[in-house]
Amino acid sequence: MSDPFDIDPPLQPLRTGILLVNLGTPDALEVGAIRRYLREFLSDPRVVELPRALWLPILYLYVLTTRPAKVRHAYAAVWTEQGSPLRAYSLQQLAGLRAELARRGHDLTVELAMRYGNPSLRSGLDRLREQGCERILAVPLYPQYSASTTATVIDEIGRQLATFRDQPEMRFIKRFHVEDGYIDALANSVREFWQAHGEPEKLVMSFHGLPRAVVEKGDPYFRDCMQTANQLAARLGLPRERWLATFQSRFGRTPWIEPYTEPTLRDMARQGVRRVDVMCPGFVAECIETLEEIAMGVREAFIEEGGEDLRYIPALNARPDWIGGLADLVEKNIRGWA
Ligand SMILES: C=CC1=C(C)c2cc3[nH]c(cc4nc(cc5[nH]c(cc1n2)c(C)c5CCC(=O)O)C(CCC(=O)O)=C4C)c(C)c3C=C
Ligand SMILES: [Fe+2]
Ligand SMILES: [Fe+2]
Repeated sequence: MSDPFDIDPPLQPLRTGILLVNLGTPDALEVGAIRRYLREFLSDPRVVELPRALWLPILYLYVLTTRPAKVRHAYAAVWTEQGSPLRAYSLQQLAGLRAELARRGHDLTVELAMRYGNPSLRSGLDRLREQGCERILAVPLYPQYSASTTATVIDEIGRQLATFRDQPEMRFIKRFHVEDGYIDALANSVREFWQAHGEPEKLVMSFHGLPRAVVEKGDPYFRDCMQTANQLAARLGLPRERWLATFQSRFGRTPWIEPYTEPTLRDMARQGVRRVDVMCPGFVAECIETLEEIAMGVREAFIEEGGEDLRYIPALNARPDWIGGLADLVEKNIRGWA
């Protein structure tokens, strides 16, 4: 700490830090680590909006005693040498963004944090503070806004800052669901895939689901997803009958937003569709929801119903055009700062 009573304090340019934030994922491929992760994630009232007195007994007595062992198999199917895919790809994005911003001549500090698990939001804010950042742009890596993802990142940053005496200035990116850098990178990824492997009959854009009741109460997530889907289809020049948007990863028994991904693909196969491609534009980094649920599970379901092939188009991960799009987004949002 500099001398708080210095009577001739030096004027220094204020340093800007960028905090990339994703959901988080278990630290290890072990039931205990998966349980710790699910406990933190599913205890968040922004994620499960049921009254605590009702939800916590279900969470502790049922979900946390049965689900960790079940999803361990899903994680085992996609685990990498760098750990969980979500962490591995997020670290690649961090390295890519640092390099790209430096290449563009910016002197910025870039760190990665996870809303649940590690590296924690607290550790990310501490690392930025230790490096002298007086200004922080938080970039939740969710293209579409939802209270269950984006808002809870902002909430938690606020709770952490409540313990800082000398707080940094903060800016937050709310969404980037129709930003050119994002839509263009998605469109390029599809075009490249089709150039290499040929075009399917239909393209399915599968987004993470959300309880229907949450959208009815005003969460703009469904609308954001549809805007992304429409923009991407337009950018690809796809006629309306060649694409559809669906929702995956339903959790629990209440109705979620529809159409559901797996039942829709089963229906399509039964109705005679032979070749479909599925992409997950809402996930900028590969994770169990894309690699295990879609590329493995939903693919098997489609083939079981008579489909010939379901190909999964990879997430943006560390594609150079996407890292460029992310750098554009950062530049746009630090204007006036650095
Ligand atoms: C229980 C309610 C859940 C809501 C609401 C929800 C919203 C939501 N989630 C994502 C992104 C991801 N979710 C991931 C995994 C995951 N999601 C839930 C539950 C809800 N998600 C659970 C219980 C899990 C863990 C796996 C499982 O037990 O099935 C992941 C991947 C994490 C990983 O480690 O790979 C992502 C990413 C969004 C975008 C979203 C709302 C729009
Ligand atoms: Fe989720
Ligand atoms: Fe899932």
